Amino acid sequence: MSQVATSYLQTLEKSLYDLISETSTNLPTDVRRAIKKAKEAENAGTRAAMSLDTISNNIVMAEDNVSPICQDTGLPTFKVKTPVGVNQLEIKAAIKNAIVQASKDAKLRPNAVDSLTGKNSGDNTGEGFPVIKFEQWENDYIEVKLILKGGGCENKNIQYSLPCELEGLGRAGRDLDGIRKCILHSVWQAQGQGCSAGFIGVGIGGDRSSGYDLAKEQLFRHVDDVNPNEDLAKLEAYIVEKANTFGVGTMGFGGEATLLGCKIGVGHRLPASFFVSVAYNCWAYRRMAIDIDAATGEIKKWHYQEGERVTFRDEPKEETKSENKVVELRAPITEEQIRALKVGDVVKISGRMYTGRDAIHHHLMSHDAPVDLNGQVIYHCGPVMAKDENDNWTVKAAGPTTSIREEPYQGDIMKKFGIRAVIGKGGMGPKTLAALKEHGGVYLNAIGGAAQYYADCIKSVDGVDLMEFGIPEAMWHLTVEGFTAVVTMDSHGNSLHADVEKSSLEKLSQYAERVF
Ligand SMILES: O=C(O)C[C@H](O)C(=O)O
Ligand code: SF4
Repeated sequence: MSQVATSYLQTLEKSLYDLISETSTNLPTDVRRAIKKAKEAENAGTRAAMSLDTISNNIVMAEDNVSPICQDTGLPTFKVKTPVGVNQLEIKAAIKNAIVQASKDAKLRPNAVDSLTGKNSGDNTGEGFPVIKFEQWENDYIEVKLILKGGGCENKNIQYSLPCELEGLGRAGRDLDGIRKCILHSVWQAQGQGCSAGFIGVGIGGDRSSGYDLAKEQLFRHVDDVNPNEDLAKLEAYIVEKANTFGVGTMGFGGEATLLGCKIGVGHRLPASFFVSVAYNCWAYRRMAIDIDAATGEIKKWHYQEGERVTFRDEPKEETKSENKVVELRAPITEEQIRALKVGDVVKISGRMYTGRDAIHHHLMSHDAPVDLNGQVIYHCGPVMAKDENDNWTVKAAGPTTSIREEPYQGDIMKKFGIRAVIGKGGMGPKTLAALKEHGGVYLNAIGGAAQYYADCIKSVDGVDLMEFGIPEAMWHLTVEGFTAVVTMDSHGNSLHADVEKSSLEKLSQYAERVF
C-alpha cells in the first residue's frame, strides 16, 4: 500500500475514534440547551431540580474526565454518506478498529453480547455490532453520523399499529389525530424508565422495520429545528407542550420536564399497515456527526455545535430540600433502619455495596451467593471498568440500570439472602413492593445516566465475582462514600412510581378529545 493510502487510513481511523470518544463523553450543544431549559422550569428544592443538578454536574465531569456520560454506550450506530467512488469497505474496517480501540480505552462499555450463549465479545464487535449504514451522495466529502443510544431507553421504544385502543385515550384511528394519541401515549408509557426527561423520534408509515428506522433518523435532527411540514411542526410543538403537563418529570420523580424534544418524520405506508413508531431517547442524548475530507481522512467539521454552548459550570448548587430527610446508611443495615425510611427520604450510603443486574439476579435464583448478602445493598449497575497501571480495576462510569427487568426475581432474592436495599432506577412493580413490606426492604432510585457522578462516589473496587458474565454483568464489590439516592419504594407499601403512573394517566386522559 502506498504511503498516501496508509496515512489516509490512519487519519480516517483517528477521526472516527475522535467521533466515538466525543459522542460518548461530551453532550452536544443543542442537547445541553434543552437540559438547561428543563432546569429552569423546575422549582428549586424539588427532587426533579436536585436530579437535574446531578445530571448537569455529571455532564461537566464527563467532559473533564473524557469518560462516558452514561455507562451504557449503546449499540453504536453509524450512518455514513460517501462521494461516489470512495471505498466503503475501508471505512467499515476503520470504524471497527476505532470501536475496538475506544472500548479498550473505556470510552465505550463492552456491550456486544452473544444472544444465544450470553458471552460478551469484550470489544463491541459481533454479528450486526456495531451498526453501519452507507449511502452515496453527490458531495465531495464523507459525512459520518453516530448515535450511542442505551438499552434502557431503547426498551421504551414502542410501535403502534393503527387503529388501536390506548389506555387513557381510547381509540386511535388512521389519521393525524390517531397519530397524536399514539405519540402522547408513547411518552406516558415510558414513565421515568428511559431516564426522562427524554427526546423522541417518531416515524409515521413504512413497515415495522423501516418505521423504526425513520423514527431513529429523526433523532439526528437538531433539537431546535422546525419541521418543514406545517402539520407535523404543529404536532411536534403540541406533543412537547402537553407531555410536559403529565408530571412524570426527571427520572419519573414528578416535575415539569418530561419531554425535551419531539421530531416526527413521515413515509408512505402499505394500504393494510399504518404504523406509528417511536424511538425514545434518554436525556443522555449522545449523537454527533463529522464531515471528513475524502482525500486525507481529516475532520473538516463537527455538527451540533451551533449556537450558545451551555457549560453547566459555576451554576448555583441545589440544596437538598429541608423537608426531605437525609439519612446516612452503611451496610450491614438492620430491618429497623429500613422500616424507618419513607418514600421521599434522601439516603446517603457509605461503605460496601455489590453490583448485580440481569445475569446475577437470574443466577441467584438457583445458586448460592458468592458473598454474604445479609443486610447488604445491591446496586443495579453495569459499570465501565478499566485496569490501572498496577493491574487493579478502576471504575470509569457507573450509573444505575433500569430495575424493572429484575421484577420477576427481586423480591425472592431479597428474602433468600437477607438483602435490605436495592438501588436502581425507574422503580419496580407490585411483587417487589410486597416483598419490601414483608421482609423489610427498601428501593432506592439513583439518577439514571449520572455515571461519572456515581463513579466518583466509588472509592475502591474490592473484588469481583462471576466475571464469566462479562464486565457489565459481573458482581463488583465496591466501597462507596456519600452515594446519594432517593427512597421511592418503602417497606410500608408506598411507591412513588405507582403514584406518578396513576396521576400521569389522569393527565393523559385529559387529551382524549379530537384536536387535529
Ligand atoms: O445498561 C445499562 O447500564 C443501563 C441501561 O441503559 C438502562 O437504561 O437500563
Ligand atoms: S441508563 Fe439512562 S441515560 Fe444511560 S443509556 Fe440507559 S436510559 Fe440512557
